[in-house]
Amino acid sequence: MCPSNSAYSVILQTARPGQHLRLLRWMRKASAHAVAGPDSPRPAGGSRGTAPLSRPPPSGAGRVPPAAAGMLLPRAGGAVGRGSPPLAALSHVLRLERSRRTGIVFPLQKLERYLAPGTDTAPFRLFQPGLTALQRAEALFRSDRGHPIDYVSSAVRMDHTPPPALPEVCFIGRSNVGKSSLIRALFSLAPEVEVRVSKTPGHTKKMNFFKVGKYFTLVDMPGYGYRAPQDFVEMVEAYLQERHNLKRTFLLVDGVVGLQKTDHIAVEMLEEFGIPYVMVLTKIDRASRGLLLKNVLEIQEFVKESTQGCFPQLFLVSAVEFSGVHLLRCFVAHVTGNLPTVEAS
Ligand SMILES: Nc1nc2c(ncn2[C@@H]2O[C@H](COP(=O)(O)OP(=O)(O)OP(=O)(O)O)[C@@H](O)[C@H]2O)c(=O)[nH]1
Ligand SMILES: [Mg+2]
Repeated sequence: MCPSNSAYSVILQTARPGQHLRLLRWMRKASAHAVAGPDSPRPAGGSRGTAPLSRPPPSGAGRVPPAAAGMLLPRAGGAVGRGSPPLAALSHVLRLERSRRTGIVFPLQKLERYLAPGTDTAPFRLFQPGLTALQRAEALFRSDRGHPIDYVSSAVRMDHTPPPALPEVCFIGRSNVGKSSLIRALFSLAPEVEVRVSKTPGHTKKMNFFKVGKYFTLVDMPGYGYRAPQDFVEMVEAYLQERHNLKRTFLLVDGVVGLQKTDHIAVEMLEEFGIPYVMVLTKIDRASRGLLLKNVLEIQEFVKESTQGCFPQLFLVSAVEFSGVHLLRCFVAHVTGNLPTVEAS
């Protein structure tokens, strides 16, 4: 990537302090010309690290022991919490037949068989936890009296954010891409936690902080692009630059429309700030297999060729079908330092 050629950088370079609102206006304009608007009809069916800009190595600290999907044998127990959708809990997923199980737990791997021979699938398996790690992560996301999962507060300014006491992850992306829905799916084993979602883009206006016991915090961000809040740029830029307990940023991209101009601006911002981030493809239940493959391969290629701070493995999720949600819980637990066996591997 050559930031100096980007509209974002041109704006930033020419901007005096306080002029970043220009970027916001630009972003809105870009979203108006996007291939599909945030809520336009879509085809149916179908630690802040020590070296944040360095790409995680294909093996070593970021890698977990491979676990064939076939290891995921049905087990009894692990009842779904009251009010939780069935596939929210691993125990229920494990009862499914193997192919469907793989599709829910490792959606990216499920796509592999449709790729042309010779396609580099190594990035598909960089984070491939075993059953024990998946279960341990799930336990973190299951609330009980000794382990409350709570909404903490909302903020539009840094001096209103909760103290940066715990490791933190945040979710950013275009308005309507499915940030709040994904967080709701992650917290589906703590149904008392209310995460508001809406089909109207621009619903989330503040940074919403949630606390997972004494282990980590998770932040639902307002969306960029169409109907972004007025103070989006100041709020989010300040957060990303100043939040020293931020361990990883999840950049959500719509699985149906793929990377948009505004997503490229977000990537350039993260690269420029040296923020380690991960791309997550959302709403995969709405994309046909062909479209999903096209978007996955395009993004993998873009990440490989044009980014430095992005984890090379793309995460695929559906907040409706719970695909990829268990794996993402495990990755969040991992990057916040809550999976000791994974860290040691
Ligand atoms: N089919 C499907 N719809 C989804 C999925 N995730 C979110 N949606 C829908 O997409 C719309 C937007 O979801 P939100 O989670 O509110 O999106 P957001 O990114 O938080 O949006 P803002 O707060 O406006 O930035 C809602 O109508 C959701 O039901 C998914 O995985 N599959
Ligand atoms: Mg939202």
